[in-house]
Amino acid sequence: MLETQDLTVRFGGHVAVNAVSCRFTPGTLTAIVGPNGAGKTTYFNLISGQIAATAGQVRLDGQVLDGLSASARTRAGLGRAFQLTNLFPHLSVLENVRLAVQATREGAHRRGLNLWSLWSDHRALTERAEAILESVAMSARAHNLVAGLPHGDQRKLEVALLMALEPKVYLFDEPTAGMSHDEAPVILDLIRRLKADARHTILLVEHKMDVVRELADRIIVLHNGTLVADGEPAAVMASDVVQQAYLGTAADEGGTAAAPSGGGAAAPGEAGRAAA
Ligand SMILES: Nc1ncnc2c1ncn2[C@@H]1O[C@H](COP(=O)(O)OP(=O)(O)OP(=O)(O)O)[C@@H](O)[C@H]1O
Repeated sequence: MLETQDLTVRFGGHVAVNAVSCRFTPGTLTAIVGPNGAGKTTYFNLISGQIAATAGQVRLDGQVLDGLSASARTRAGLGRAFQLTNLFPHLSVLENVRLAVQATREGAHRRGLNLWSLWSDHRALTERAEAILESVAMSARAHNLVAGLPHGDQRKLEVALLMALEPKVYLFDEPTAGMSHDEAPVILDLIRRLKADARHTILLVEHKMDVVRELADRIIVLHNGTLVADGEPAAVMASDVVQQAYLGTAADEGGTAAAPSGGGAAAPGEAGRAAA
């Protein structure tokens, strides 16, 4: 289980994430919603170790992750979509995925110079990489250079690389942003399939409320860095605070909500403050 306890970060005088305590259980997809600047991405950055917390704790299956680098947290089981700038643009799609698969198979090359072992490792890695590419509908691009990929394929590759790491926790930050209507369903279908595996804990920052409605088992709402609501999607979406503060005004039913969010299924008092 992933837990944050009183997780807080201040930037100068601004508290971007304010004492957020939350538990995320395997087999659950939690959508994190809130207006622009609410602290959603910063909360992800704190969990994945991209930025250091001012206070509070992040734990995964009881292991305290504070003080660990982002890459150490990845090894501990936290999977955050790659930035393509960190990849090898002049290697093929397949080679990039194979390297990510290889990163999870530590020890494969520590058995000494055994040519049979090296060859069979290489073959197994390639087969695994090919299977991942097939599941993200990218087999046809396997031998293309990453540098020349269209945007939609770059986003799919991000998910492919994440899958290669076989994390316990998947952190998706607007996974379909910038994708066309044709491309987005592939990613959503992948997330749906990852969710079907009860070992996976999935956190999804998403502005598109139709996506949230369809995928989320639970919604938490951040507002000004504070957790203002946490609950079952229908209750959170129907709460007065969500209706008044966001959905009733700025949101576009079923489309992109400029300020999605919600309030108070589990914390109406807190949510009331958010609406004020
Ligand atoms: N490195 C930083 N230094 C200073 N302020 C920051 C930094 N990162 C984020 N902030 C501020 O923290 C607040 C939360 O930003 P964050 O990007 O987490 O919001 P968000 O909910 O993800 O918004 P959006 O939906 O627009 O992506 C904002 O006021 C932002 O300007």
